[in-house]
Amino acid sequence: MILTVTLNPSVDRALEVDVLVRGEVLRAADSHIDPGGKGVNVSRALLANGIRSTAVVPTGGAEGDQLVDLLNAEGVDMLAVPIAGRTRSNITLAEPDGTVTKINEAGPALSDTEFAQVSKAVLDAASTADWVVVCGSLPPGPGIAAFTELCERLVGSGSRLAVDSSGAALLAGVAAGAALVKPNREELAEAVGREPATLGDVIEACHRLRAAGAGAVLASLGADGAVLVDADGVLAGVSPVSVPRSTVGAGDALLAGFLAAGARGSAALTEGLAWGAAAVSLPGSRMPGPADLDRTHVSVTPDPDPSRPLHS
Ligand SMILES: Nc1ncnc2c1ncn2[C@@H]1O[C@H](COP(=O)(O)OP(=O)(O)OP(=O)(O)O)[C@@H](O)[C@H]1O
Ligand SMILES: O=P(O)(O)OC[C@@]1(O)O[C@H](CO)[C@@H](O)[C@@H]1O
Repeated sequence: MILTVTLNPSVDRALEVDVLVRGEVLRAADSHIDPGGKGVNVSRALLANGIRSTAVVPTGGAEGDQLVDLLNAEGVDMLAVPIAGRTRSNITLAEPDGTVTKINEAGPALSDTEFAQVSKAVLDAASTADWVVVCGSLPPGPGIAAFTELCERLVGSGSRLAVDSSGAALLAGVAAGAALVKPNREELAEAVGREPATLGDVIEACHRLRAAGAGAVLASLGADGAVLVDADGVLAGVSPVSVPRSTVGAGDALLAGFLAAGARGSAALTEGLAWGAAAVSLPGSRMPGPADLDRTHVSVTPDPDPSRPLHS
């Protein structure tokens, strides 16, 4: 069982507009509502492919109830921890050429007591989990020290921890000794203080995160694919998508596919890239199922050319 933890989940509203014009009343051609947040999406992708997971989510207010209803409707197994604040709604404005504009709320503050209750739910369930996957932004309230303590307790009690977050939370996961971290290009740049221009820059940044404590680094690079640096070496891969529809949740699908396939080596990177590419081809934050996956366009290489420039 894979345990996902989304400390700041959301109800995701995607509105399809012909063209985004500031200052105008725009009429949506279509709209979708999905349960959201990065760990929630990892659970949804795993479920769509028949893999068991449990999603831990703090929930509150009418949107919290809606999130629980949406997760129940999809059949996602969850541990919902009640909180006083209102779960956030995040907005996606999607244009026909695949451009997405996202507006994410900060989310409800968690009190110390609420964070302790969420942590207890996570630590209790972690003992039977193959992976504990902590994803997304930190809500206001607990602060980085409390998050660091949760990561340290998970690693200390023998859990295999994966962290997909940004800024101080990503670095806290690295320092705690997470078995896996999944930064995207911007998160990697922020973590090492340098914008990567080539694959070699990405690989060097991944090595730095490993030296700082992470077991493996899966760096997602948008249309440039992904790089895996772990104890076995370096792998890089791409999976071209001819008509991108929505990149929202693509990183979550990549991570889910990588974990589903064993989180190691070329087969796992191939699977992650196939899931990521499939997510990009679907509207909103829809997660791909087996019928959406096409592994034939994925290519993975060991020891890739470090001078390859990044485009996306
Ligand atoms: N334009 C694209 N064309 C092909 N594949 C893409 C494209 N964008 C994303 N992908 C695939 O999805 C994966 C994840 O994308 P990205 O690096 O944008 O993740 P992310 O920023 O974490 O996304 P999110 O936070 O929305 O889940 C990439 O590694 C790649 O496999
Ligand atoms: O604000 P965060 O926590 O960084 O990201 C939240 C979010 O943008 O991530 C998911 C896509 O990866 C969406 O479902 C959700 O709205």
